[in-house]
Amino acid sequence: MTIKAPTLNVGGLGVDPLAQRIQEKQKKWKYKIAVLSGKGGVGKSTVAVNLAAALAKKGYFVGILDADIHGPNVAKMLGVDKADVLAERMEDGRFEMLPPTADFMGQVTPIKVMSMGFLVPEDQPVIWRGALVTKAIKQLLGDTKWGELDFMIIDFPPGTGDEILTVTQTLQLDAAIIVTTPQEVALLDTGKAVNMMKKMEVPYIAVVENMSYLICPHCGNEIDLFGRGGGRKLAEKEGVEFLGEIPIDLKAREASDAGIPIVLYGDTIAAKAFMELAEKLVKKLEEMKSKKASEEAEE
Ligand SMILES: Nc1ncnc2c1ncn2[C@@H]1O[C@H](COP(=O)(O)OP(=O)(O)OP(=O)(O)O)[C@@H](O)[C@H]1O
Repeated sequence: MTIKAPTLNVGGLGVDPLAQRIQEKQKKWKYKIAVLSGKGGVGKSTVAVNLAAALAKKGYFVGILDADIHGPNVAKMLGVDKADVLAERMEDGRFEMLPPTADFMGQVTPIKVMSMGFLVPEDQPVIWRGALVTKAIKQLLGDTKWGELDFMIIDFPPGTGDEILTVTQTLQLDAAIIVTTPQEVALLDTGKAVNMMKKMEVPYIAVVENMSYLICPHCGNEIDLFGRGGGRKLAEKEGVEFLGEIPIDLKAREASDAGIPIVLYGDTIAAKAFMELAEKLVKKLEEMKSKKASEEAEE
């Protein structure tokens, strides 16, 4: 079954102003990228945050939405979890939230961050189900003053839940990055996430294998702690791209506690791997965009 993005009802009864605002806003975002995982704890948020930081380090304007409503930790990973969210009154009388920014003392172009974590106390769980979660994600997208962006990165909740389907139907995603670890259990669920994105007809689907290997701090040898290569094999089997391997970085916890992405924390192999990942992604998306433009020009 193929699920098509819904056509927007732009007039009369049944109009959804929030969906309409998202449609308007996303015209100003050059590339919309979802970061997903079949299973929790595989490093999805780590990949989303480091991708955002790597792109911003290259000078791109980046926004990141933490759509992981039940476990929002993007803001913490970017060191802006204590930031106040201000609001601005729009011409139509509505208020829009102004996303806090992270620029790491000018090392990167300011990354705009929006997360449920800003709106609920840190120690309070969000005990909502499907429809409410979907509404909250849509509001974070549609009621935030994002402005012009080169990349909008959305860190989705783990799994293949309804919320992801509904939000993906509202957004015309350019790419879906599916994060996995090399273990069999993770790979099984990763296959499901890949297939969900295929059904949503996302033009570019890629797998990233996180925690692929560990570099021994003593001898420098690579140790395949959880096995290695499963992500690449899965991507080949599903006919999607394999975007790269990220090693286990022993400085990751330190970096995370300091609220600094690995890619900006030090000159490690993982930092280099994240930079390469971002470069590969940009190249691929630019190629796809120019191919599409020349096809449209021929028609
Ligand atoms: N390459 C890595 N090297 C070392 N530690 C890592 C790496 N990737 C992620 N981690 C650590 O693993 C933990 C889980 O990562 P993260 O929160 O990004 O996973 P997640 O898939 O987003 O989890 P959730 O399902 O809870 O949203 C974090 O403590 C993070 O610092």
